[in-house]
Amino acid sequence: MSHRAGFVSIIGKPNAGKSTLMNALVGEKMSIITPKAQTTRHRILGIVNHEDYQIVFSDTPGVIKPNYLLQESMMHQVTGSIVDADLILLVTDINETHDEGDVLEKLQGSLAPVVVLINKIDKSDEETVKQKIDFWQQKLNPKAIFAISALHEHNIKAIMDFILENLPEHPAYYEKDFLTDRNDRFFASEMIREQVFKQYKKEIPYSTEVIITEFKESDDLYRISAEIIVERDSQKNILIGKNGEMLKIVGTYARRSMEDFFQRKIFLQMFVKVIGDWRSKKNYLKQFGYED
Ligand SMILES: Nc1nc2c(ncn2[C@@H]2O[C@H](COP(=O)(O)OP(=O)(O)OP(=O)(O)O)[C@@H](O)[C@H]2O)c(=O)[nH]1
Repeated sequence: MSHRAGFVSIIGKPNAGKSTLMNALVGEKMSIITPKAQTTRHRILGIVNHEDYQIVFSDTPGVIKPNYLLQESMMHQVTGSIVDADLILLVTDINETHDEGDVLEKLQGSLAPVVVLINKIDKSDEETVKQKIDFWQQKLNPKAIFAISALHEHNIKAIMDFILENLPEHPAYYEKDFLTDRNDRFFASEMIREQVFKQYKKEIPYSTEVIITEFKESDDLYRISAEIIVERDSQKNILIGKNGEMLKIVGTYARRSMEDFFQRKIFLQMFVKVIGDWRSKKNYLKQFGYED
């Protein structure tokens, strides 16, 4: 049989369940998942390799109207992943009440077939599922529609089968042992960011960036140092908490995630630093790995 390979982009509104889906499809924790919107800031590749095929999934930031430079960069990454796609998975929360016009607008530039995935059906009922299927059929006339639960891995196999049937004949794009375009430092920083998103309210998660300043590997231990960047002194105080208690919680959970992910003992050190308005400053965004 000939070899198949292609790019499959996962797009949708914030919080629709894109990262949960990507992890379910890839079978590894590639993308961090939190209950808050706009958790994912970068396009992240997750690659499924097989002797006969290679599927290159892209998890992308949720589509929003950008308010500051960081969000603009996030939206450029969505656009880039749509342009590259052989197939687009449009993830929509079954209980989404907001207009998804901005997502559909983004799709207009693409020739790739679109599959609509109505997610979180575990939080809905049969009648609503039927209505939503009709709605998306009318609205988009997509190549296919699946009602799924990414969280409970319901219908994930059906999506995989569909993707395989529709993957172009093509040689592999990446080496077959390549699982992602991101390195260990990236995953380490994401695991800290995941805890910041989980442990703090309001604007703290959105004002935070995590930079890995040291990543030393030895056989039985990874020594990791990180800077947590916030925009104001008041945020720094909240982040650290009374007697450093909050930061300790972040460190404990992040370290556990890292030990799970890297299968190593982790020694983690974190420092909090203030950089005023970094989210709106081109030089910092560039330095932190956000493309224009
Ligand atoms: N009940 C239920 N919850 C889900 C399902 N899929 C995802 N979630 C939850 O929805 C929330 C958001 O999930 P993510 O996967 O981070 O969503 P996302 O679309 O990547 O979000 P952004 O990074 O903001 O774009 C998390 O709390 C998930 O656990 C599902 O099938 N059922």
